[in-house]
Amino acid sequence: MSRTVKGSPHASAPVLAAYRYCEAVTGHQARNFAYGIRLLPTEKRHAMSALYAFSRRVDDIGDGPLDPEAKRTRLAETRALLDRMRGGGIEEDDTDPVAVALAHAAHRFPIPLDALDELIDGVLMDVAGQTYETWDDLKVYCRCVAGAIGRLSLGVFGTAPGAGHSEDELERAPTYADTLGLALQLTNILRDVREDAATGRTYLPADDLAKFGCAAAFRGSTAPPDADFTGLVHFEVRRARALFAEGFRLLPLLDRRSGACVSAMAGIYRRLLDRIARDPGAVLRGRVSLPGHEKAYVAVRGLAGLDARAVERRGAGRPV
Ligand SMILES: CC(C)=CCC/C(C)=C/CC/C(C)=C/COP(=O)(O)OP(=O)(O)O
Repeated sequence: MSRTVKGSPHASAPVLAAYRYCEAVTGHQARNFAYGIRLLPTEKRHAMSALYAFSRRVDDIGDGPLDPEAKRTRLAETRALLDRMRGGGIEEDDTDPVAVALAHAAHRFPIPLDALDELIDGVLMDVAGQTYETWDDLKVYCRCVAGAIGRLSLGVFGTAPGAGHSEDELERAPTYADTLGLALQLTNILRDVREDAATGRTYLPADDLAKFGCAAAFRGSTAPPDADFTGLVHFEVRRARALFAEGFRLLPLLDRRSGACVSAMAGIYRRLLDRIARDPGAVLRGRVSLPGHEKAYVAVRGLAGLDARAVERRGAGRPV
């Protein structure tokens, strides 16, 4: 007889198998975020892997080969799955391991599942081919596809009261998590400007593009001839650095292992941003990435408590 997924602290064999599936997805696909997720204790690592696998699925629908109508249908099905999850209707022997794992994780941790609807809303903006006039417009999209992930992750991490933080500061934790998501997404947009242009997508705000003479669409690896592409990138880098600085205020509010996870996830992206700032043209030549040993180094520093705020302090006063 099949049983609905409940929040038993001793996960049953089917639930454990579902988590193993999500961990395999995370290990194979999360080229940057896996470094942080691995630093968590088992239960939180399982829950973050379930969140990653679900979010990956939503993202892959948006980026995949289906036509827009078929994408909308798949996204509506995914939303219906979330509704079923909220209603406690996922069975342990469901054929979808991601649903089983996430349903269990949502019983174990106060994960705000509604934020996954925001993620779907954001991917629907992509499917509609939306472009953004201003940073305020782009922020709405970034909140959906990345801020939401920050707030969902915080549900798993929890805050660590009792370390001298005021109630007010603890209440700001979801806002900091959201802001860190924006920092990561803006960095991701800068890194992927070439790939996105090749598929006809422009995320950077139209008024910023105009300000730096980049309003004509990028074509694959070229910016318009008289564009100040370097100026544009430096402008966005400054914006992203300010978001990182604000978002890193989350770190002292977390327990040590959760802080290490966030330090690694965000620290890797923060270094990616520094690379882009040093050589803006690199994003037009290919995908900027950190070597594996550097990602591992950032993760180890996070675990040692030498968190990403140190990068922030070193960065203060740096040009750009
Ligand atoms: C508090 C907290 C944890 C905040 C951070 C929230 C977070 C992880 C947002 C994700 C945003 C982002 C850039 C996703 C890209 O994923 P991808 O799989 O496409 O990335 P990749 O291309 O770099 O592998």
